[in-house]
Amino acid sequence: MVAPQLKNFEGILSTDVNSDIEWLKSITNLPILIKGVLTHEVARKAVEVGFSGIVVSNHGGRQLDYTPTTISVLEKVVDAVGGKVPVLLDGVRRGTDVFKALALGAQAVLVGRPVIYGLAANRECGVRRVIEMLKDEFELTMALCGCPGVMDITKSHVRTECDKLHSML
Ligand SMILES: Cc1cc2nc3c(=O)[nH]c(=O)nc-3n(C[C@H](O)[C@H](O)[C@H](O)COP(=O)(O)O)c2cc1C
Repeated sequence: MVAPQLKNFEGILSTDVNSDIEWLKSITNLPILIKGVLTHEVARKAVEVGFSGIVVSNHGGRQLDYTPTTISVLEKVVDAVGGKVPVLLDGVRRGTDVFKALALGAQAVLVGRPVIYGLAANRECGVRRVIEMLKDEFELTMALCGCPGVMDITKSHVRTECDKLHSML
C-alpha cells in the first residue's frame, strides 16, 4: 500500500520532517514518540527520522470511520520497525487484547477510555478496578496459553488473517 499524500496540508505542514524532529530534540531530553501510525511505510520513515518510539493508534477511531483497527496493522508495523525502537499499541479493552498485542511484537499497550469509564463509574476505585480487571484477564490468558512469563508470549500463540490465508493455500 502506498502512504497517502496529504494534499490539503501542502504548504501548511513543514516538508522537512528531519528538521522538525531535530528542533523537537533540541528543546527536550525526553524521548519523542510518534502517535497515530497505521502503516509500515510511516513506521519505517519514523524510525529513519529519529523518533524514539512508535504508537500504533487510530486515535480511537474518533477522527475517521473505517480506519483499520490497531491490532490488524500491528504485525506489519513491528516488522517494518525491526526492533530498532519500541512499538506501543492503543485501543485495548481486554486482557486478551494485551496478550495479542505482545504476541504480535508490541512492547506495551496504552489504555485510554477504559480508565476514564472507570473514573466516571466509581472514581479512584473504578480506575483501580479497570486496571485490576485488565491485569487479571491478562494473567489468566497467559496461564491458559502456557506462558509463565511475559517473555514466553510469542507469535505462535495467535493466528492472524495472514496465517489464515496461508493455511488455505
Ligand atoms: C476525550 C478524548 C480526548 C482525546 N484527545 C486526544 C488528543 O488530544 N491527542 C491524541 O493524540 N489522542 C487523543 N485521544 C485519543 C486517545 O489518546 C487514544 O488514542 C484513543 O482514545 C484510543 O485509546 P482507547 O480506545 O484506549 O481510548 C483522545 C481520546 C479521548 C477519548
